[in-house]
Amino acid sequence: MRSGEVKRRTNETDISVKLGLDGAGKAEISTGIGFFDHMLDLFARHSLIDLAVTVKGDTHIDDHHSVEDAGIALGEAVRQALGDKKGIRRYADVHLPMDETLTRVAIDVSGRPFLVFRTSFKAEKIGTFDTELVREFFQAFAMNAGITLHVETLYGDNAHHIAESCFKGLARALRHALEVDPREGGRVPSTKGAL
Ligand SMILES: O=P(O)(O)OC[C@@H](O)[C@@H](O)c1cnc[nH]1
Repeated sequence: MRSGEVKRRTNETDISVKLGLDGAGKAEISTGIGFFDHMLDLFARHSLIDLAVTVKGDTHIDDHHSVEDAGIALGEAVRQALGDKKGIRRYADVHLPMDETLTRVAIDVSGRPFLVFRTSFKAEKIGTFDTELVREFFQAFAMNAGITLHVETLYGDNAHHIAESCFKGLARALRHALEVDPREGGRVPSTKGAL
């Protein structure tokens, strides 16, 4: 099992992430933020990554540090679990429908972190969750996982559906991009021989 474990402690957050890339999507999530727990739960389920995440953060201020730092730690754990990336599929893309919403997610496990995020929300909050934190999570995750990540919501209205389509789309694209492809024969999927 390709696994990763990251512990991140600052003056703002205390985070533990443990994951297995070749799992069944088992999730043990506790961030202190209800909607974010829901997003990480479905991220695990749809990526088939076994995921345990605990976040203790300074939510008396707001949820920003908790969500961003969770993205940093999760990205770091994925990069750790990937190791030399030998045999992986590398590229994947998905159109993820959720009711009236359609979001496209495309991934390149490139080692060159980059985020294109073309999703906007009419609502500022989903429950108590600030919708602007979806982008913060994706930015932190992409930068620390070392992936090129493109997210665009082609159309949608409901903020819950839009956010959920982004997290599910990331999960489904990762599931495919990180899978070991037997046709790669254990090689690094790059003509330069390294990623
Ligand atoms: O995996 P499903 O799409 O069947 O469940 C959606 C689920 O996340 C539920 O919380 C939801 C339904 N509409 C918005 N959210």
